[in-house]
Amino acid sequence: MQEIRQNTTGLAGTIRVPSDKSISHRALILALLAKGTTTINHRLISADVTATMTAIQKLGANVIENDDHTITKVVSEGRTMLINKSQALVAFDFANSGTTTRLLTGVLAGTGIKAKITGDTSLSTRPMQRVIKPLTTFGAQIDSNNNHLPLIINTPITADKLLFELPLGSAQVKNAVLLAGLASGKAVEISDKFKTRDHTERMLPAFGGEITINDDRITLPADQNLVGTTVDVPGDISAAAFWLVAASLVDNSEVTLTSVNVNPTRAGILAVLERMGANLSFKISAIGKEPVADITVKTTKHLQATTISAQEVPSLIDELPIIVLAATQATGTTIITGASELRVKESNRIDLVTTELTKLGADITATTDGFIIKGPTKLQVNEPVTLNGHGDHRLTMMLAIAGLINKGVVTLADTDNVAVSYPTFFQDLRRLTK
Ligand SMILES: O=C(O)C1=C[C@@H](OP(=O)(O)O)[C@@H](O)[C@H](O)C1
Ligand SMILES: C=C(OP(=O)(O)O)C(=O)O
Repeated sequence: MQEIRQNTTGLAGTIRVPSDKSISHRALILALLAKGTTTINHRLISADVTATMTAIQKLGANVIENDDHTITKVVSEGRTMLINKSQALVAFDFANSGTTTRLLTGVLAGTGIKAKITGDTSLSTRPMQRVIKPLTTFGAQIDSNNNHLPLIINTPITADKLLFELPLGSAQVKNAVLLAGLASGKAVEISDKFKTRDHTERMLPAFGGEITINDDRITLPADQNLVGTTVDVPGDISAAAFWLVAASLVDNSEVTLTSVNVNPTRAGILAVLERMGANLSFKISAIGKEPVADITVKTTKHLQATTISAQEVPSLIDELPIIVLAATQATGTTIITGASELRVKESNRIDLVTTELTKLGADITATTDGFIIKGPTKLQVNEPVTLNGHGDHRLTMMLAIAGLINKGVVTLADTDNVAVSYPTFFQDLRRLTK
């Protein structure tokens, strides 16, 4: 339980938000597949990334870290070690992490390690057919509980070439196939018309990997043997998103977020906030092959409603809960469509964002694939309100920001789940609100 402090005099300060979750997962997995030592600087320290790190250790990588986890050294014998592994069943518990599950299912189906994958209650309700189908089409034999966890990976893929047209805008599915190809040594050709996040593609050449990208088509040759390298992980725009919106909405705010990853396949929220009239300025640089920015955000007096449709959704999927909060404070009707994926994240984010913000007086209609939000609404109710993150880290953090701009008394239940992606969220909240 956390009581949320209202009537802050404004958010102020400079912070480096936690490191990117997607890049941290990928760096650890490619380090497992690579021979030699990979040094990962500033991986995200969070429960989801722990799930991936524990898994690569179970698969034979040796992980050594300094005390504050800012330098992670992964020593691995590479993919051939995995292919030659014994036939005893290996059990994995991936807790709350969809990315760990989908990406490592690809790796495991590529190597032929017999594995059983379980997770927490939330992960156990999430659809796995999206990775089971392509991997079984390529010859793997995978059992599941009606396309949900637990998964049992029995035998590996057998196809010579993994030809795949991505049927939905999911980077996790794209990566399951791409990593199955890398782990097995099979050639890969994927078409991704959704332009899902491309961190693996950007990172791969540093590991000595060969990859060709032509418009929507991603091609990898067979039999690649990756070698260890150094990966520097920038800040996570999905974490920065909470402060971008909070500082836009709270009077007298000015916050600078340093080294935020602004890869165009991830940075959709920036275009949305700019369309809405937010006051953002950027100092652009790069970390490895990823563009980054120091972003300064100041209070915006008048936000305007906007429209978000399917094409933009993959670039801001995890930011939609906080974008909905911004829309409740914007003038006009914001319409979000093409986002039915939100129903199968850590929670049903369409229904629960609507239910929880409605408790504060927001005018939101949940639709099958998005939201209709009428604004501005005051977010003020007379009785004390308890908001509930329903075990979903992004919902919890969004509701904490909603509590901050609300004028009544708000208590937030179920807050420990921020550890999934942003363990220091409440510390940063206190720091920025003084
Ligand atoms: O590939 C990734 O690292 C992720 C992809 C997205 O999921 P989908 O690919 O299922 O949309 C996103 O929601 C998740 O937080 C991380
Ligand atoms: C959906 C998310 O993560 P995952 O799919 O890895 O559980 C998220 O972080 O919002």
